[in-house]
Amino acid sequence: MKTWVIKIGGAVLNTADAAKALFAVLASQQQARFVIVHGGGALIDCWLKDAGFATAKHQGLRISPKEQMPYIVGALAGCANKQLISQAIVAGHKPVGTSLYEAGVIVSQKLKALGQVGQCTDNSDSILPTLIAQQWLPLVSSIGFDEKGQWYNVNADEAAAAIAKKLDAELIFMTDVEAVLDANKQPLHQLNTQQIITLIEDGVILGGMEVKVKTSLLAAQHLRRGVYISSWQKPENLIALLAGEHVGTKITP
Ligand SMILES: Nc1ncnc2c1ncn2[C@@H]1O[C@H](COP(=O)(O)OP(=O)(O)O)[C@@H](O)[C@H]1O
Ligand SMILES: CC(=O)N[C@@H](CCC(=O)OP(=O)(O)O)C(=O)O
Repeated sequence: MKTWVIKIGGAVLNTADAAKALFAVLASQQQARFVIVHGGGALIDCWLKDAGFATAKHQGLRISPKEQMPYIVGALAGCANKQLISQAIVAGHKPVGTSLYEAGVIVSQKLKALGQVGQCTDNSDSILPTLIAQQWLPLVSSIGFDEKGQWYNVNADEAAAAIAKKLDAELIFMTDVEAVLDANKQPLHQLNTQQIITLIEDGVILGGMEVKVKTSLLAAQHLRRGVYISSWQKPENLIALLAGEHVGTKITP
């Protein structure tokens, strides 16, 4: 049975019932297993602002000082994760919330200057195969831990790619745009290494999309298959992707 890792951008939480509609699609698919990895960048922005913190990003990654981590963890592994659990229950699933640690991905510090930003490194034992075999729907937040138990904020796209590698699964990124767009805002149906380099150099792909595209490319190379970027705004896109149709942007190795 095929396993799919589906990453859902955190902006989904700002649209009522959008996640529920995606979960309903998954509930109708009996011949596949799913792991959801979710973001929550917009919610973290709100929580940090309410707590009086300034926040900044470096190449799409949030600089995460230690003193901000309780708010980041609370927003991502707490509030965002549990809001999605609610919507998954309503759609008929048996969801279970985890962090990267339980999913079997150990994290280390990416760069001192970024504080507690983590990168996915070693794999360890994962609870995911057991959970999906028992028809649980894992909802994984991108909070991770190292072997000393320190917590880290991992970009959710990188988290999803690490889990897809671990499970040798299909990988789909559901974001808030229908596809990667070219300089004229037209959807790009397929992207390879050279096109990606050029579009980033030209400033056409930037911010969160730069992280997503680079992460997709590394994942596609490792998995030796295409990785898709599509929109959570249209649940029918997910139905088509699961049926093997080409929707959004396909990143090829
Ligand atoms: N070339 C591009 N094509 C599409 N979106 C782009 C592009 N460059 C930058 N973006 C931005 O990237 C955003 C998606 O990345 P991000 O906000 O990190 O999504 P998510 O939260 O789903 O991971 C889009 O909403 C858009 O503002
Ligand atoms: C290190 C880093 O940047 N972490 C991200 C984690 C959340 C995320 O990736 O959320 P989206 O998928 O909604 O963008 C952040 O703090 O925003």
